[in-house]
Amino acid sequence: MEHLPDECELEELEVSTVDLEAEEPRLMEQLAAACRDPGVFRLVNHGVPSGLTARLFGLARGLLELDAANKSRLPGYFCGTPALAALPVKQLNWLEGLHVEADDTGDRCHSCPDGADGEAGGTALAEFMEAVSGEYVAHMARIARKLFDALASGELGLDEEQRASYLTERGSIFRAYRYPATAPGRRRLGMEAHTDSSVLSILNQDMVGGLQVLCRGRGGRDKEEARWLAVRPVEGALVVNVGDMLQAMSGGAYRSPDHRVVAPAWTEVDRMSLCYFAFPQEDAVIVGAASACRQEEVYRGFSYREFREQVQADVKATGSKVGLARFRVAVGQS
Ligand SMILES: O=C(O)CCC(=O)C(=O)O
Ligand SMILES: [Fe+2]
Repeated sequence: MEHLPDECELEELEVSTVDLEAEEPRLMEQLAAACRDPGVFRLVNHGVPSGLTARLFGLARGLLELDAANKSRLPGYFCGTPALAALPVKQLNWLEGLHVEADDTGDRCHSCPDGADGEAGGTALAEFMEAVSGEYVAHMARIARKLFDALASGELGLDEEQRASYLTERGSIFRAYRYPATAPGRRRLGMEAHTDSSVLSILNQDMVGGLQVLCRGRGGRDKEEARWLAVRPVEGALVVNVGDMLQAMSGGAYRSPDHRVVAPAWTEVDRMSLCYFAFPQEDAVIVGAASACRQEEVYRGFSYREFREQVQADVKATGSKVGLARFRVAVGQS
């Protein structure tokens, strides 16, 4: 079994810090550089009130600390890999959480199963849903839109229609995760290595740590040199990573990084994170930017719906995601 080093043994990834309030040319420059390599950056001056984040962490923790019978009846509760929950694949990951889709409204808690209604979960769940749907997701959508527009009007050179259809608030997903501390001598992955299928993912991790990114040496393409580096949490900063859809939109110039989460050691407290994933409109056909971005890879045009269905088919057939490689074409064939 792979040796999973403690955070303190692991080298730290140099992550650049992007200021969301920076003037446009500076913001575009900083963003484009971070999206090229390593595909992940810290975001400050993002305008998410620290009180809201603290309240949401507290509410999510309270719900996920309910006894097993009650929490398993919470709407959106999952245990193990959320993307694999509906598929006949073994649950690999050491985590649990709550999944909320953008279309879910605050009154979703009226449909709570009996076990959660009227008990501790009832009120806490209503408050949680209110904080997520009423406030938090609005902040995330605002941030995703600002970041995306800066890239779209900069290097990507997207037209109005593409700007609107390549990122939509409606399809976004929010998840609160809890990674329980592991038993002595049994260090394990909380979430296995993967790339995100999103356009952008916005992570709000607590101070426990455990998020790691696979960095490739020499120009980013050398498999031999790949090694896992830690993304150290910084109080108040969000972590943003490029997803597969943005990689495709940039013709491979921006990287959707492989990342994973190592569950905390038994001496540590559980790790919690609040994650938001922004997606394109289901049927918008994504074509790689032809303008300022030099195309590193060429993909055939495809919609997010097609991508998602292909990922699901691959996971069902082989147990893992193939992802963008399915849509890559040899240069000259596009
Ligand atoms: O918990 C985290 O910080 C990362 C979660 C993640 O990578 C994901 O949900 O795709
Ligand atoms: Fe991820």
